[in-house]
Amino acid sequence: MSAPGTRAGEEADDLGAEEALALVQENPRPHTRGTPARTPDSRHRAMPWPEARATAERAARAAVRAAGRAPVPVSLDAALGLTLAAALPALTDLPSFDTSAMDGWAVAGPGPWTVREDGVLAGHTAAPPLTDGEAVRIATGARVPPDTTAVLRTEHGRTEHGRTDRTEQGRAEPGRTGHGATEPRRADGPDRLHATREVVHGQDIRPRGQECRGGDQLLSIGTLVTPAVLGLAAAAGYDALDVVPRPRVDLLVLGDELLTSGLPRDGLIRDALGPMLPPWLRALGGETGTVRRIGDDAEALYRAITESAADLIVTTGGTAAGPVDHVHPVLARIGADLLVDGVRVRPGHPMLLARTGEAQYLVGLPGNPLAAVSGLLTLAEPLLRTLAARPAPEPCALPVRDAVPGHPYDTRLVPVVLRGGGALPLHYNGPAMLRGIAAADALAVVPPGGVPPGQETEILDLPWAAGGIGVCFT
Ligand SMILES: Nc1nc2c(c(=O)[nH]1)N[C@H]1C(S)=C(S)[C@@H](COP(=O)(O)OP(=O)(O)OC[C@H]3O[C@@H](n4cnc5c(N)ncnc54)[C@H](O)[C@@H]3O)O[C@H]1N2
Ligand code: MOO
Repeated sequence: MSAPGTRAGEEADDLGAEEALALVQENPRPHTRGTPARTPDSRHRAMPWPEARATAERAARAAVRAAGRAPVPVSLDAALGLTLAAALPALTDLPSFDTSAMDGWAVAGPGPWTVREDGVLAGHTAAPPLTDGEAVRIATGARVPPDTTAVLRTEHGRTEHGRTDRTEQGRAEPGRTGHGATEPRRADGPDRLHATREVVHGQDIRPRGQECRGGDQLLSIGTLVTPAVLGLAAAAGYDALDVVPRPRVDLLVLGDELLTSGLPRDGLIRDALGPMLPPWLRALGGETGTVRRIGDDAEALYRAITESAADLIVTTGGTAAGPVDHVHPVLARIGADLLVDGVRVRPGHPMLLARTGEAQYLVGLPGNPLAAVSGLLTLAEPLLRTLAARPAPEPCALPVRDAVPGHPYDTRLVPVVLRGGGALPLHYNGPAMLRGIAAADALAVVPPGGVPPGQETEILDLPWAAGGIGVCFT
C-alpha cells in the first residue's frame, strides 16, 4: 500500500471511485424476461428462495421453543451487537442531582449578587445552600447548591470587586470590573456579580430526573445493543447487561484441494471460506469457535457433526452429488431431517438446511465461494438472526440503473453498488468469484425473468456496507 502523497497514492486518487468501480461493473446485457422455459431436471426438491428463508427462520423459532435461550449477563464491552434479553429500567434518576448546564455562577434570587469565595466543580461534594442575593462560581456538570434559582453563564455576568481601592494619584475609584471571569482579588470583601441579560428562573439548571426517574423503562426487550445503548446503560448505572447469547457456530470446511497459505499450485487452491465466514457469521449474530478443516473424509465429517454441541453447524463444499460430496450421505446416516434440500437461487442452488438435533441445525453451503455467500444470506442469516433475537431488517427495494438479466426459473442474487438512490450490478458475479461481492455494497434480489432498467428490486444489506445505503442499513 502506498503512503498518501506518494506517486502511487496520487495515481489511486486520480483513478477515482467511479473508475475503480468500472473494474468490477457488470456490462449491461439485455434482460431475459420472457426467455422460453427450459424443463428443469432434478428440480423437484428445490425450494423457492423466499420460502427457503422463511423455513430457516421457522426452524430457529422451533429451536428457541425447544431449548430456550437463557439470558446471560455480560460486561458492557462484550455486549455490543447483542440483543437485550430484558427491558432496561433506569437504576437511578438522570441526572441524579440538580446539575449546572453551563460554566458560570449559581445564583439565588434577583441580582446583583454577592459572590462566595469558593467555587463548585463537577464531581465535588455538595456546596452549602445559597441564600437570597448570593452567587457561587460553578462549572458545567457540577451540583447546584440547594436554593439556587438559576445559573448565569460566564458570558452573561460581570463581576466587580467589593471594596474601593486607592489609585496612585490618591483618587478614589471603584474596583475594576471583569467581563466573564472574576479578576484576581485586590481587596478584602466579596465580589459583586451583575447580570448583563435578563435572568429567568431555573435557567441552565438540569433538574434531577429530567431525563428519567429510577425505574423508568429506558429500552425494551429485544433492543439491539448499539454504541449509543452502551453509553445510555453506563450513564444509567449499569456495569453489565442481560443479553441473548450469540448462537455458537461450528464451521466445518470440506475439501482436500484447499491450502491455507501461499499461492495456488498443482491443482490445489486457497481456502477462501475459512477466512471469510467466521467474521461474516459474527456480523450475522453468531460466534464461530475454531474452524475445522475436514478434507473429503466422510468419517471425519460424521464425527464432527455428531460431536458438535453448537447451535448451528455450517459446512462448506460437498453439497452436490460428486464422488466426494459427503454432506448428503452423512446427514442420511445421522438421520437428520432435511428441511431445505436445494433452493431455486443462483448462485448457490445446492445449499441445504437440516435438523441434526432437538435444537441443532446444519446449514450446508456450496463450495463455490459466491454460492456459499448466497447460502449464508439465504439460510444462515434468518436462522442466526432469530436465534440471536435480533429484529428482522426493514425490507428495502431500490431501482436498478441498468437491466439485470434473470434466470428463467430461479432467483438471482447479484452483487451491486448503490449510487444515487439506485443499484448498479457488478461484473464478476459468477459462483466461483468473489471479485464482485468484495466491491459490493449490497446484493440485489433478481426475480426469475430479470428486472428492466429503473424497476425497483429487493436489496439485501451487507453487514459492513454503511456507506451509501442510508435507509436500508439497520
Ligand atoms: N453434476 C453436477 N455438478 C454440479 C452441480 C450440479 O447441479 N450437478 N452443481 C454445481 C454447483 S451450482 C455448485 S455451487 C457446486 C456445489 O458444489 P459442492 O458444494 O459439492 O462443493 P465442492 O464440489 O466441494 O466445490 C465446488 C467448487 O468450490 C471450490 N471450493 C470448495 N471449497 C472451497 C473453499 N473453502 N474455498 C474456495 N473454493 C472452494 C471447489 O474447489 C470447487 O471448485 O457444484 C457444482 N457441480
Ligand atoms: O449454485 Mo452454483 O452456485 O451456481 O455455482
